Amino acid sequence: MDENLKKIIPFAKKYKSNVIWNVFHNILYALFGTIGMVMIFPVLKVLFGNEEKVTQLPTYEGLGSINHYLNDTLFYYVNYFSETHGPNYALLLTVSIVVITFLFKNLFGYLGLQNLTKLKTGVLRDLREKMFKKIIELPVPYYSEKRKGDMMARMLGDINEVQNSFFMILELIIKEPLTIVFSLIAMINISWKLTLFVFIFIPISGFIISKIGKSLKGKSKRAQQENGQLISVVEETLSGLKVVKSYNAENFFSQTFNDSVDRLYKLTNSIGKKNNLASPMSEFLGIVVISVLLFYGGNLVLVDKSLDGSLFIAYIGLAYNILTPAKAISKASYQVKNGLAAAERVFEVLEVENTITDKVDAKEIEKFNHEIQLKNITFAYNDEPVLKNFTLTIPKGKTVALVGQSGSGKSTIANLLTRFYDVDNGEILIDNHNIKDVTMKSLRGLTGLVTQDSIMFNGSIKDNIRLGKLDATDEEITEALKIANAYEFVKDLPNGIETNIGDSGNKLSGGQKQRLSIARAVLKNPPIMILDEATSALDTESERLVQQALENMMQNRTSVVIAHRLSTIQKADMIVVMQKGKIVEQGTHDELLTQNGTYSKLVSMQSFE
Ligand SMILES: Nc1ncnc2c1ncn2[C@@H]1O[C@H](COP(=O)(O)OP(=O)(O)OP(=O)(O)O)[C@@H](O)[C@H]1O
Repeated sequence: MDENLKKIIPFAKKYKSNVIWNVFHNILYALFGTIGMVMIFPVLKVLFGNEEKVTQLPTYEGLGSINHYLNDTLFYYVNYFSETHGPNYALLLTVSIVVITFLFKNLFGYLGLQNLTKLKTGVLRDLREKMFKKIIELPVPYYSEKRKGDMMARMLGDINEVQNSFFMILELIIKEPLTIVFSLIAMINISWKLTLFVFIFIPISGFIISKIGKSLKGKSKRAQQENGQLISVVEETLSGLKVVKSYNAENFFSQTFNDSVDRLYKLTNSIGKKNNLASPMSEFLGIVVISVLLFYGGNLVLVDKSLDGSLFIAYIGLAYNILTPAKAISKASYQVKNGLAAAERVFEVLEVENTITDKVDAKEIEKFNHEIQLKNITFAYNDEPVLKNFTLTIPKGKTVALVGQSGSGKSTIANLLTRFYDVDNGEILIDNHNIKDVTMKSLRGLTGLVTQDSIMFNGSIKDNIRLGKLDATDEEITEALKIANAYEFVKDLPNGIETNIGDSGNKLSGGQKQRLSIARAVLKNPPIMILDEATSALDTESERLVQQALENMMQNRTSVVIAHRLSTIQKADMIVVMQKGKIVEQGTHDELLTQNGTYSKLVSMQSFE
């Protein structure tokens, strides 16, 4: 069995009852479909006036002769109605039986589909939930390599593909094959000689159809990858729209997009070519068989006279009954191939091993009492170490400013303290607990993060602020906004804290966003604050407001600040000057100035970025 097929089974298990009902209804669907076709035979008999004259109600003599029993019972009533009410009543009886059987066939078909839909949508929902959970659980490093658009394509497109085409498999293994089997049984009953032709034909056509579908899965996979590429281009273009426009780069992005669309066009055409071939091919093959049957069977009727004419027409009806499911099977088998390719991409993500996880016996730490220690840390994103034997102690209640040239490893420290990445060597201890031994939830509960680019979500100010404390009251939110110096602009907004701030908060100014992200951290009220000070210059007034907000926030807290502003640095209890992943100087502003080393050079150049 295909690997991906095996993996999807556990997802369907939850909907076992739907699967069972689907199978049950499909069995009845196939059965009534076949009976319906057989029931045409008495209609024809009555129509041609050569119905069997059964004058006595037969007695049931066991399953072995059930065929005769049912046949004789039917013709007994046909006779009875014909004689008592006239032949049109006999016709009405037989036609009614056909209608009723087809009614049942379709009723069961409908019920089967209902259960299939519940199964499909249920698995779709579960897969989406599981995938989203995985996406947010996966550690930050995973996304340095991956494109967001590709992830979105897997999350939305591929999962859809799985639901749309993959569950065809149920039809493929139950509904249609059963229709074929029941029809074949009825056909063998009518004439085994004729049915022999059909048996020869099935493997031949199966072979032809599978030959065509062979390369389909590979192509489908390539098309889905290309789809990911396409969504990535749209996503990147939209999020960088200002740059795209101001650099007149519309053509460049359009070209990248068009190239991708073009590749997708070629791939889907080539997939379509094969998919489109499925139905006509099987229909033609089917008609060839029916023609052979017509010719050979016609001979049996006309020349040989060994086959009843009406029975032969019913037989051809049954043969046609095989054709539709055969067509459906060949089409579904192609779609299942697309579904398998999509499932592979979905499971690729679901099966990624999370490299940063809680240990089984990880402890909860609820309080921060003494100090954070970074002991002899070495860390590399790839091969080149970014931090080398880095050692630093941050006592409780102090503000430590990290300064140094761009690329010296300041943000990396923040990444390691929050366990977005794990250290390669050495250890980070909070009150002597290695952060690898505590739960990530409790570690992150102790820390607040204010990033350089204030990350906002589309929603109200309230929604954005209360991320760190979902049950916060409006009063608490207002209080946090006040501490963050943000209330003065929020209160003037038309809907106050309920005002929508647009995509990524783009209805607000840079300084306003910064103050909101400070308010978010203030509301969470963690004992340790990790702050990546924004480098983007604000006007003096805005700068003053943000600065004051930061100072308010850092009061009575332990803070690690990746500092870019001299005013922040001057007020820090300790300044750590970094160069190429190492500490070159350490001390207060005044101490470092008197040393006249790297720090004093940075101060004189005013360059902390
Ligand atoms: N996700 C990443 N994958 C690979 N290398 C990275 C990654 N993030 C940062 N680096 C590299 O690590 C080094 C240190 O980066 P870091 O962001 O810590 O510097 P920084 O001192 O904070 O710089 P800046 O002040 O410009 O933000 C840089 O050389 C950078 O190229």
